[in-house]
Amino acid sequence: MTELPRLEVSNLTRSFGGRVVVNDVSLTVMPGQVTCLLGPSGCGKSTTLRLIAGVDRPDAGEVRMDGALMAGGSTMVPPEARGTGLIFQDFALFPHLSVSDNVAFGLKGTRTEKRLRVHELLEKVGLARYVDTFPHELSGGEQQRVALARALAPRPKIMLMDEPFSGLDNRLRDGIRDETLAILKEEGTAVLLVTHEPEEAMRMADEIALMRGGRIVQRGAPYNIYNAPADREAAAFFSDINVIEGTVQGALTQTAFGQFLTPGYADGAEVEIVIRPQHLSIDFYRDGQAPAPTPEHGVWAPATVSRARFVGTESIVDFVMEDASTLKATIPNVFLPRPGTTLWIAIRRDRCFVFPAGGKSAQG
Ligand SMILES: Nc1ncnc2c1ncn2[C@@H]1O[C@H](COP(=O)(O)OP(=O)(O)OP(=O)(O)O)[C@@H](O)[C@H]1O
Repeated sequence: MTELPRLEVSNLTRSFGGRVVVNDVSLTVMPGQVTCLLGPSGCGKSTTLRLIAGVDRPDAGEVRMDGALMAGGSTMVPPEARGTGLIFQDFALFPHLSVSDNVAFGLKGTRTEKRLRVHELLEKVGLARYVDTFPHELSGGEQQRVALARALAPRPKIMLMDEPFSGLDNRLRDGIRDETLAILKEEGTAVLLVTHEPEEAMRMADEIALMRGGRIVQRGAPYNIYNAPADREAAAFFSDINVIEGTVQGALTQTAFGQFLTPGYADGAEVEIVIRPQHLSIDFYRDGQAPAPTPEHGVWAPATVSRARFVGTESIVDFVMEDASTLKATIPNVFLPRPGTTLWIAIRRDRCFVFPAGGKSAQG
């Protein structure tokens, strides 16, 4: 028997004042899975989350949890009856309640049952000694953990999280992110996490749903989204990119790095060959003799260094090509050639993405 998605969102749409903010959004989250809704500010992530939580009503589309309709048509199950936990950026703890009362807030059952569950959760988040403490006496990281304990206390089937870590400083964030993920996995909760940070999504997600302008433009495992982006913007969302422009002739595109196969494009079509800076290779310019072309790298092209910087674990080197176009390479460790130096560069053929000029995917 195939497992039902814990959360299934189909064709969700919501407009404000005639502007479509969430446009035909579909996604699923399986039990125990973390899906990240990733996209730039204003793309409609929070609105999508609010529609799923039930604090806002969709204009069209459906929200199902374990197959049961929560929103759609004339159905609108209220938020408290949906079995979802919510964690937002401002943890919104009740300031006048102690840590244990905050965690116990949404719990049903006898006093003893509640006390046991609160204790269990505070143990889990490492805050058992703070039962009688008030939120303002805790650090930001500790408050976030109380918020997590509170959201987990009623055993929600689905946890909806909106930028839950962005209020924390960098030092704290990685640790709390990993702890939170471990606890959610242990509880088997399905998680939908909203973030605008690709690194956070790559770190947390089993699946990423990449959102732009109210639409999901791509869904997949982090590795697949990174290595097979749907279009130029999707590629650029995860790292700097280089764009080499060309024109198709006879299903081939001529570049400084040799010919590229560009089947499926008509003669005269403008294409963009996109490559991430870490997939450029560099060789020294021994007497102007180019390294031999290889199937992996194609043809090497001469390039002049315009700038080189060391940024911690890698160096970023900017190049100007013979046709005055520019490229950027990242090299592990310290590599700081002087501006004006000529080097050979090549691009990893298997790491190039070809898109039609203008940013749309070949299929789209
Ligand atoms: N209740 C509302 N009334 C009118 N416009 C709204 C309402 N809620 C959201 N919007 C608009 O919808 C768009 C998407 O907002 P939303 O908060 O969903 O984006 P987001 O991707 O979560 O962005 P951010 O990461 O900045 O929170 C924004 O332009 C916002 O101004």
